[in-house]
Amino acid sequence: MRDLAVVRTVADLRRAVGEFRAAGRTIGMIPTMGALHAGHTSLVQGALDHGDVPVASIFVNPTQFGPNEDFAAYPRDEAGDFAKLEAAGCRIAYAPGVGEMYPSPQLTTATVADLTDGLCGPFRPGHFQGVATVVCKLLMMAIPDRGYFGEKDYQQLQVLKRMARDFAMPIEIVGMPTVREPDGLAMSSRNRYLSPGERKTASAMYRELTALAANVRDGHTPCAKAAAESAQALLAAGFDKVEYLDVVDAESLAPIERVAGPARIAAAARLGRTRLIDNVAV
Ligand SMILES: Nc1ncnc2c1ncn2[C@@H]1O[C@H](COP(=O)(O)OP(=O)(O)OP(=O)(O)O)[C@@H](O)[C@H]1O
Ligand SMILES: CC(C)(CO)[C@@H](O)C(=O)[O-]
Ligand code: BAL
Repeated sequence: MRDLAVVRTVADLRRAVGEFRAAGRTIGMIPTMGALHAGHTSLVQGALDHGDVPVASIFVNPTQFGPNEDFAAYPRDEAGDFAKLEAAGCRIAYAPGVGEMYPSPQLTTATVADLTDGLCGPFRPGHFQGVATVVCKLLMMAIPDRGYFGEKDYQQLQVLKRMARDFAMPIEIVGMPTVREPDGLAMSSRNRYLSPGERKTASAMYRELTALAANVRDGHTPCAKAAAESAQALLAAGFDKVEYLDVVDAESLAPIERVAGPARIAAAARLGRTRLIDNVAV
């Protein structure tokens, strides 16, 4: 095992990053909320493959949770996370407390327009502003060469790419493929909320999304009607509620009626108390 330095303050993070920079190394940051799984460690591997020193952050960011969401219940396992990061080859774990991230009321926020109008946006008011603001802060704290994010949170990835571009950040936002369970379910910290029965049902999400992608790929099939049928199929499989299931342009995230270029199919659905999201390329 290699050495993992655990730091909890901005000053210690900058010192640790500075030592690698002084040795001529580039830095790859992996922001997370902890409860790590193979999806997260694939981002560490992505940084290693780029030749970057992986720096992961673990911070359950209160400002991206709505009042009725699972902030308090969100899984936390710091010791387990450090062991997984070290085994994956991560060199710095930044695990600040809320007081270090928000030492004074946050009067300045990052808001990304348009890209947050659809998909998860209307169902999680304020969520993407919380995400963009905390990621902006994390990136400014470490100033990495690259930030690594999963395609599992596809809308978040597009929002962060746009934020980095609009703010002329000297940081590349790198999207990494979704890591899945053998039955196709996207790995997620929230999967542990699922009962054994719900866990079986959950695999229908990826199955329906990939079937819909195959269906609309020809460019002739009307997307909205086909997507509505897929949403019905999710309910028939046992999902309790489909918040959205949309075919969108892969970059602007605007809904499309016929596939004519790079597109994405994204969905959020509830299964018991768990909200699952997933997406696939068309
Ligand atoms: N299955 C996955 N494959 C690839 N990347 C992933 C996967 N799951 C999460 N990530 C990425 O890891 C980073 C941290 O995500 P986060 O800590 O929220 O994990 P999560 O498992 O998505 O949790 P949640 O249940 O909150 O959605 C994000 O960039 C996210 O897109
Ligand atoms: C990017 C992130 C770590 C910001 O809190 C979070 O939204 C997540 O885990 O995807
Ligand atoms: N994975 C995105 C973080 C969240 O759901 O709040």
